Amino acid sequence: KVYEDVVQLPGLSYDFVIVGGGTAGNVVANRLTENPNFSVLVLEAGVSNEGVLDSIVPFFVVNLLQPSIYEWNYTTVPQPGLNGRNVEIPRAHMLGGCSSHNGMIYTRGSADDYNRFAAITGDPGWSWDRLLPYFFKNEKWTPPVDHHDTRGQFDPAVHSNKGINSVSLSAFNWPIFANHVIESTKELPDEWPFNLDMNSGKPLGLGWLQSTIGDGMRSSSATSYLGPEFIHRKNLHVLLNAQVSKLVESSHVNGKLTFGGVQFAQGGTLFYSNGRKGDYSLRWSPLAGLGISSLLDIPSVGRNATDQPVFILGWTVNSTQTLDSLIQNTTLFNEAFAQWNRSHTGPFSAEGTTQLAFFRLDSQTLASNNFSDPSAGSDSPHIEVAFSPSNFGALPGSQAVSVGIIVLNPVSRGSVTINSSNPFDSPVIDVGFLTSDVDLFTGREAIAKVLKLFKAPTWQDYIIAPIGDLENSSDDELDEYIRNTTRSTNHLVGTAAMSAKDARYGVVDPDLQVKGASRLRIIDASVFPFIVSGHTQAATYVIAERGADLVKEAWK
Ligand SMILES: Cc1cc2nc3c(=O)[nH]c(=O)nc-3n(C[C@H](O)[C@H](O)[C@H](O)COP(=O)(O)OP(=O)(O)OC[C@H]3O[C@@H](n4cnc5c(N)ncnc54)[C@H](O)[C@@H]3O)c2cc1C
Repeated sequence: KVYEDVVQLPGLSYDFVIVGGGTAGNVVANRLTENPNFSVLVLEAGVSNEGVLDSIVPFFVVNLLQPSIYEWNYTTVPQPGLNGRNVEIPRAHMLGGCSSHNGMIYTRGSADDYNRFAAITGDPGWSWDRLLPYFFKNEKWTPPVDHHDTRGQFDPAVHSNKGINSVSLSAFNWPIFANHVIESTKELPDEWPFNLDMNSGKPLGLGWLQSTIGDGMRSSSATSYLGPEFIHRKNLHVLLNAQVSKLVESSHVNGKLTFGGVQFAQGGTLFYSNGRKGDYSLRWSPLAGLGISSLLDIPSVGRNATDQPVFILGWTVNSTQTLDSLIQNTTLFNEAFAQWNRSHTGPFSAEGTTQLAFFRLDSQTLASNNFSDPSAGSDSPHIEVAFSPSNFGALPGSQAVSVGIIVLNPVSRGSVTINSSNPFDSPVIDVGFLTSDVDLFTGREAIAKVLKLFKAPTWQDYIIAPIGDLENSSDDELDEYIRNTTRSTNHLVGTAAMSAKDARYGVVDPDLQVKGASRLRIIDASVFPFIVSGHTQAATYVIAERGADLVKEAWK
């Protein structure tokens, strides 16, 4: 059951306390409570996702990224690599965490990414082959709500319809634009090959978008893992508006630091949860300094912060079938909303991206520029291109299309630290964007490649003009464009990275236990040792699915 007020909770003694009812937290809560002998309390700082229209209607996602009660409202410190700009780091402050307000794009990354996880942690359990069953436990492949013929748009062999979280092809594809994109793969098959399914472990190529959408509505960890068939379990309690501020009752058991519960705040009052036995998941770890005494010496906490820079290229086009016409025309907008209300179909049933492409930089070009390959392996992309029939109102009144260019394996690293002893103050977030030359180089190479794509004959009568003259720009001018327009893909990971059991760096062991502690695990996106070469929610779900199994195994 979900509770809003601590006084409604039946008790404050649980076997497991999960800090944060986010993407990963709700997976762990669901899987642990499959065992009726385990009692679980999820403490979520944010508010309910119930009835929040902007979280339900896929097209409305952008509305959620404004400052509001649904947001932690974080920004980075000034970024030297972005000419001193700060960038926004949205994080959801609601049940479901970022799965309740993310872009819903479903990409697993490459098999190489997970094989690198396995190699670096020394645990083959993190390899692609061993994780595939967990992808299948998570994914409930769902036909798109318009029931269009999906043959040739995905490979059923790499999907599962037995999981919990809905994944589907878009039900609305902006056909004029999307057809030009697909036509380009036929006209430029060597440089831009078609990939039937980017979630097969081999993402290279261009293919149709898959999203965490079911029946024309967002599927989040709150709507799926805490869905009606699970939330009434007697052993599963979720408390909203409860921000955890401290781990308490520390003691040493068998030489390892153990905690007896957590302290959390609701409505200005502090409460304590005391487990009889169990694990506790922790998010922001307090660092030494600022008068806070450190119980565990783990210098890697908050380091290795990794996020993927993204910037946009746009073109004005000779077509009114674009998102801009929909956003700027009240009649069309109202019609689309009425259609969604009637049948959950139409443009509002999708989030506006039509296809994605993944490609590698040429190894010789990398080597001749003295860069080593930052990717996880030869089937792993360096760059993602996201296609959208919109320039998101950047040129009001014009019809435009755009691509988002994402540097998938940034070498730049940042940190997440604190500068206050008040646990309710915001952390200091530095994503370190474009502080490594190879990241900027990757961006430049991607621009050149994308400009060639839009030269394919199919675009000739469709494109009017590029927005900005990047084609005739020098490398220095391209660098300035990238530095001045880059923002976050919102894929911040890695600040509590897993490493091998005997490694002298890292925060958690391969079984996700905090190093030097017992009964304390971190199960969320912060444990990625490297970012995967795609969007991060599928990897987070899979880490949580396996993490839950590791906990169950330890307590059976
Ligand atoms: C705007 C945006 C768009 C994105 N788009 C995509 C996309 O299209 N595709 C994709 O694959 N990935 C996307 N991502 C990334 C992806 O959603 C995240 O990587 C993933 O959801 C992270 O999951 P998590 O469980 O680690 O954290 P979260 O889902 O953020 O969960 C953390 C939860 O913990 C709560 N919490 C934090 N501190 C405390 C505390 N002290 N006490 C109690 N509760 C606390 C938070 O309120 C939150 O609910 C996007 C992210 C954002 C923000």
